[in-house]
Amino acid sequence: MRFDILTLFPGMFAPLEESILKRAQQAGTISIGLHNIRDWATDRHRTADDAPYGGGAGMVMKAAPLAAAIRAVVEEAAPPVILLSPDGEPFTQALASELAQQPWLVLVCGHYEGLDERVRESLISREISIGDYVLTGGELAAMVVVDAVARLVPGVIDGESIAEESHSDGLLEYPHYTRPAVWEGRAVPAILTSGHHGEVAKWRRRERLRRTLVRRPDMLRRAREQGLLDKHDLAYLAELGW
Ligand SMILES: NC(=O)c1ccc(N[C@@H]2CC[C@@H](O)C2)nc1
Repeated sequence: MRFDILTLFPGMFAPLEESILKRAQQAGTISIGLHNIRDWATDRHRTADDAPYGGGAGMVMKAAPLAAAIRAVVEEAAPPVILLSPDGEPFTQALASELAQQPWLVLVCGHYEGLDERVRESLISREISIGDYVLTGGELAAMVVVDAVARLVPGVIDGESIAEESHSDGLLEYPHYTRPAVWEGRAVPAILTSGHHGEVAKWRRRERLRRTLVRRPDMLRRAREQGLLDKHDLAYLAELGW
């Protein structure tokens, strides 16, 4: 899977070179291209932003440099061109799964007060928000999207752990333990060292249900509506008083 990121601050993406995504890039499973929008600013001062028409505080990103950058990356193809923005559709695990089916994503990171509307209208195909808050730029949001999507690409991390993780199938995760068996007087639940794999799976499923009930009852209701809870789940939840 290919990601191309357009930004005024390519250096902000250095951490992706250190993360699990580094190995995936080396393995060729994913590729991340970084493009500095300012490289397409043609004037002597390489201006990528300007004062807003109508007055007001802050600066607006100019349409021409950004449009030239997008067109240079996209060329004749038509990959989704996604703007990270507080006005975008909410980014969720479901949306991450949807985007992970794409062979290529182009992510546009704005700065200042945002983009000139005319480049938004003509070249941005989708807007995504990682949450209802405003950041100084789209870069951190882009890193969140790249991380959450890339990890779903086959081969980036081991496929097993994706199956039962939080939000992937409507429930939160089960608790994790590793050595030592007792740590500061706290023992690992005996079932996990019993060797009964069927019982372990049942315990883990029940823990996911119980934790989702306690922490995110909204998710549990949605899981029920979506038919993600089987009769054993519902019987256990009834025992818990749900
Ligand atoms: N919640 C989010 O995903 C988000 C994304 C971008 C952002 N800020 C940039 C700066 C200018 C404009 O392009 C948008 N803030 C919040």
